[in-house]
Amino acid sequence: MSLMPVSEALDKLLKGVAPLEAETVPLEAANGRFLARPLASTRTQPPFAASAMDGYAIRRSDLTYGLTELDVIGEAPAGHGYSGQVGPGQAVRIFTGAPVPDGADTILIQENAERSDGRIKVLENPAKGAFVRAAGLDFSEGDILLNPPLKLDYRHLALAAAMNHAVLTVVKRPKVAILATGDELVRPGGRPGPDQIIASNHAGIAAMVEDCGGEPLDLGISPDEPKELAACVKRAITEEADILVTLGGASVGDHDLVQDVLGNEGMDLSFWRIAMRPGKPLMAGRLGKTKVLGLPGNPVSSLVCGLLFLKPLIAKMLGAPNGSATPKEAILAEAIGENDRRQDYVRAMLSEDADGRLIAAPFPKQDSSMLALLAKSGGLIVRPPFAPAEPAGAAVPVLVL
Ligand SMILES: Nc1nc2c(c(=O)[nH]1)N[C@H]1C(S)=C(S)[C@@H](COP(=O)(O)OP(=O)(O)OC[C@H]3O[C@@H](n4cnc5c(N)ncnc54)[C@H](O)[C@@H]3O)O[C@H]1N2
Ligand code: MOO
Repeated sequence: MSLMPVSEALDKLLKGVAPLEAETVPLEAANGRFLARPLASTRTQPPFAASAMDGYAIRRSDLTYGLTELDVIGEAPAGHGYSGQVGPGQAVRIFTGAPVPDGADTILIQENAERSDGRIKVLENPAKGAFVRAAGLDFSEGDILLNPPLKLDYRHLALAAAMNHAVLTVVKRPKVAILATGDELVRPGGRPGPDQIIASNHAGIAAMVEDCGGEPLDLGISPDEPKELAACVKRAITEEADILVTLGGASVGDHDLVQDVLGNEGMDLSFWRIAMRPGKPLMAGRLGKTKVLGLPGNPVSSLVCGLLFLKPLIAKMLGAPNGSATPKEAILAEAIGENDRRQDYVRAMLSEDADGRLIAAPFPKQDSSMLALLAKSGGLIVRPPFAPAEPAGAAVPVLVL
């Protein structure tokens, strides 16, 4: 049986995938979304020369010419500039954020002034221009300050707000329909019969979809029954899912119906069966406009395939640069045997040694049903096909989880 290399399968999956269309959302709803277009400022910030301190707006030349006392002629709190002119020998009481009045060029902080009867005594001379923020110090109207590809975070949203944008144009979130299959499955919180288990893959894949900017759509659990499975698949199409993820039923057993049902619905199969462990029965195709990704049922296989294939697919639909994690170099804590033809993703405990180097200790048992082991794994050691045995101390690539 021929198995497709991981990199070839990923290339096939991503080929021709373009970013989804743009939509506008309120600023408050844009956290974590991907910016669709360059964003220019509608404002100059600060829009005027502003005081950076509480104190007095003065003419620095007055002090150069020997004055040590100035008349306080008015006040400028933030939001209310002083409308007059500061003349020789004069000062204006000013507060942080207020416009520096005409005629003044320097802020004397209040700690360095002694006030009495409408006058101030200068205790320490400031440098010329001290504590004045020039207009446009931060940015100017028309400046393009945010550019795609960009996942908007708190810093970008604060900046967009300062640029006076109340709505942002972002890439539509890929809608990912998630369908679990199997008579043995019961939803979390349900009451499993004696031969049943709790469906866990859905929760993990939905969280992964959200993490990388997609919108999960729960299609529930279909029994191993072609008609019911077909009805669920049809729902994904009606709901205009960008991606349909099926969980389980991808292998060769008599009750692994997913591929047949999808085929009957008109799926164009791209690939099936990959040279990887876990995740051999991974399948991909296209059903109309919907990309289909058939993840294997074993929980660790499902999640590892999600990480390696679903995340990059969502990233590409969002116009994000690269959804594939870059492996880091780690030192093997113990020897590891030679690999067979499947690229292996070995669950490992990660730690740091005294020199700050990453240390990877593979778990001795690697069954693809062992979720508890995955949950405590810090990373996956990537072992290419036919990799030779490696001694303790060898450097290996690790995908940090
Ligand atoms: N004769 C062969 N048998 C199997 C092969 C093979 O090549 N020849 N491949 C094995 C490999 S590798 C994998 S991986 C599994 C995957 O098979 P399926 O994708 O068809 O998955 P199922 O049979 O439906 O389930 C496998 C396993 O996972 C449990 N499961 C399924 N869905 C969920 C879920 N949503 N949450 C939690 N657990 C789930 C299911 O109960 C099974 O225990 O096939 C091997 N067999
Ligand atoms: O590929 Mo399966 O995922 O080895 O258990």
